[in-house]
Amino acid sequence: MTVAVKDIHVRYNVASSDAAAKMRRPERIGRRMIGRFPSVLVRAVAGVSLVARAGESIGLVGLNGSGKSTLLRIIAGLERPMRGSVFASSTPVLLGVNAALLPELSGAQNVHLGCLAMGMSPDEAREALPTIVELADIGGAIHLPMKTYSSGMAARLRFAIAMAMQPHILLIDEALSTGDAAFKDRSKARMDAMRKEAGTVFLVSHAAQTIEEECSRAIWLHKGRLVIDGTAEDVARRYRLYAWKLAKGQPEAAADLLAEAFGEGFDTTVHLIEPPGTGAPPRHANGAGSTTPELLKATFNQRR
Ligand SMILES: Nc1ncnc2c1ncn2[C@@H]1O[C@H](COP(=O)(O)OP(=O)(O)OP(=O)(O)O)[C@@H](O)[C@H]1O
Repeated sequence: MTVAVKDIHVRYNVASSDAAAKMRRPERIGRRMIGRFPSVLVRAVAGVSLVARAGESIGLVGLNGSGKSTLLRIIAGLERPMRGSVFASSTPVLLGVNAALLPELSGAQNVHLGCLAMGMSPDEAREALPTIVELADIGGAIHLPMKTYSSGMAARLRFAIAMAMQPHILLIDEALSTGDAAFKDRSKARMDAMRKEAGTVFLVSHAAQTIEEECSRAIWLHKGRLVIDGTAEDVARRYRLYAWKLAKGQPEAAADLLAEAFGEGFDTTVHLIEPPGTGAPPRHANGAGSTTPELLKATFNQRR
């Protein structure tokens, strides 16, 4: 097993102009004076548990705002959950559309920075450059500022930088969606090779077809809850039909499909077994965000 996610909850308090508008004027003014603006509670992830195994490619689908990106950030250890734990067998690498590259710098300079940010030494970063440039395959553009890149060129470079770390757990947040057909083939081949070497890929996509083509398993999230965890084919088929009903203006039919999927899903319970003699907390235990990426043993049950 490569990743165990145990009962994750994430909530955000978000300032709301609507909540402000519904308040009486004196209260609104009072709150503004003390800098406490009216807010609403958003449940981004509500009690998600899952276990990922070596060799799996797991798609995450769901409507906008269903919690897919938040869950990936939690698995990557970039954010702390309010409750719950994540355990990983090695450091997950998150490849997102917003990966922090600097638009004024050239592609090559960004490769260097990206490698350093992922923990390579300056020498290792210099050594990695030719391999990254070859995988990105963007020709002479590697010496031009990144602000001049098309979204597909930037996606190629980000993917190549992430793969340079030879991750065993790769988290991809829509970052490949802008690539052309050749890039999609190349990136799929690299991800397949990675999975064969006992790696795991998580892939967020709005396109059910991408999930079917690229993943062996899929998870549907809705308002932060896990609706169903199953084969990519089954989950993509159900989600596609649901989204189609919504798009056709048939919310009742869509709600029935959602309820049916909730009803047929499995409940995953993760039990964590502390290895003897290790007092140190694992990587994301209880959201502690410590930096040792060791795995605690986890067992899991799935109940209807
Ligand atoms: N940093 C944040 N601060 C406040 N609210 C947030 C933050 N990040 C996410 N949210 C809220 O959490 C919920 C889940 O967002 P998230 O980005 O995880 O969804 P998503 O499924 O990835 O959406 P999309 O498909 O649109 O990318 C949304 O309601 C969003 O508004």
